[in-house]
Amino acid sequence: MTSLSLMAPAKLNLFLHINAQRADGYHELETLFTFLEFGDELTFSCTEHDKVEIIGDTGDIPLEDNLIYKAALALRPFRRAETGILVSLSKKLPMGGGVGGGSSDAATTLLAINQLWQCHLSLQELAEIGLKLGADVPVFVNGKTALAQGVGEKLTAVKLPQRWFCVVFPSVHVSTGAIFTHPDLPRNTAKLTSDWQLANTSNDCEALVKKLYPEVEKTLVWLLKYGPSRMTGTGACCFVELDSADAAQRVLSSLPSYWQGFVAPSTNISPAHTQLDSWLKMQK
Ligand SMILES: C[C@@](CO)(OP(=O)(O)O)[C@H](O)COP(=O)(O)OP(=O)(O)OC[C@H]1O[C@@H](n2ccc(N)nc2=O)[C@H](O)[C@@H]1O
Ligand SMILES: Nc1ncnc2c1ncn2[C@@H]1O[C@H](COP(=O)(O)OP(=O)(O)O)[C@@H](O)[C@H]1O
Repeated sequence: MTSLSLMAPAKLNLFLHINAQRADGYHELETLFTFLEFGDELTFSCTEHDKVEIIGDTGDIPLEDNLIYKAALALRPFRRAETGILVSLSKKLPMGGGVGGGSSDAATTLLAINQLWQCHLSLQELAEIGLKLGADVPVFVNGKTALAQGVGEKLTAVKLPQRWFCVVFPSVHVSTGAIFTHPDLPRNTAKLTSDWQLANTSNDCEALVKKLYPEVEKTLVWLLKYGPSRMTGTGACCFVELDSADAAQRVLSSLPSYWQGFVAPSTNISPAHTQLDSWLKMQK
């Protein structure tokens, strides 16, 4: 039985600016995505029956709503073999936490099944399929640290120095849709010129989320004692940027027990891509 194990890494939005709202309600953004060497773990195995199955940490998400299932179905028209797929999911990322776990699971599924079903689709084609599943799927499919514009689909790869992060999940769930439809969300930040330093940018969702969810504000106040800190995406996870693994580990070890967190270094290439390249080399 052919199988393939790949990570679905977390992402951070190092900043997130909202420039405008489009006629269809979606927002024009500028956001800097980086990947972390930490994420969900997925194993894909070809099966003889013609089904898409997911086992493991599926939580309370019905099969048909799982982005892994949706991604697999989207590739079905392209498969060259009449095989099904069994996906074993080990979930490490909080769902709906702003670290992109669902989108990353979808992208990793597209990358893996493209190989196992011999669909022969390019990254560009997979990213276009992925965009229909969620605004963040294309960046995970492309797998490079990137400045994203448009609704997140116009990507410019950038190289950033590796940094360490401690990411904290404040145990509250923030609905992306609710933030983007809130009247108090700022929507008119000027487009970037050139300076992308953390100090000169912001997350335009942060003030509103802090107001609606005091636990997020409390988390940021706590993290700011250790270094430059910010919320990722539409929350609720927040991160602090640090110089070393030791410094990040020290923050994690003093984390109050009512919050969860993890530490990881950033990487310019998604671990899903690094692992897929190694697997492809082994197949030769
Ligand atoms: C804004 C980001 C930044 O990373 O937030 P997080 O989800 O990571 O927190 C993402 O692009 C989100 O991507 P994703 O979570 O895939 O969003 P989608 O499912 O495509 O959209 C959820 C809802 O968010 C709103 N939405 C999303 C993206 C966008 N550029 N403009 C929007 O207005 C829409 O109301 C949409 O119905
Ligand atoms: N495999 C999956 N993992 C996580 N969330 C999923 C998955 N499939 C569907 N979802 C749904 O997608 C939503 C957004 O997930 P996620 O990408 O983790 O959030 P965010 O974009 O805020 O980081 C979740 O609230 C969940 O209901």
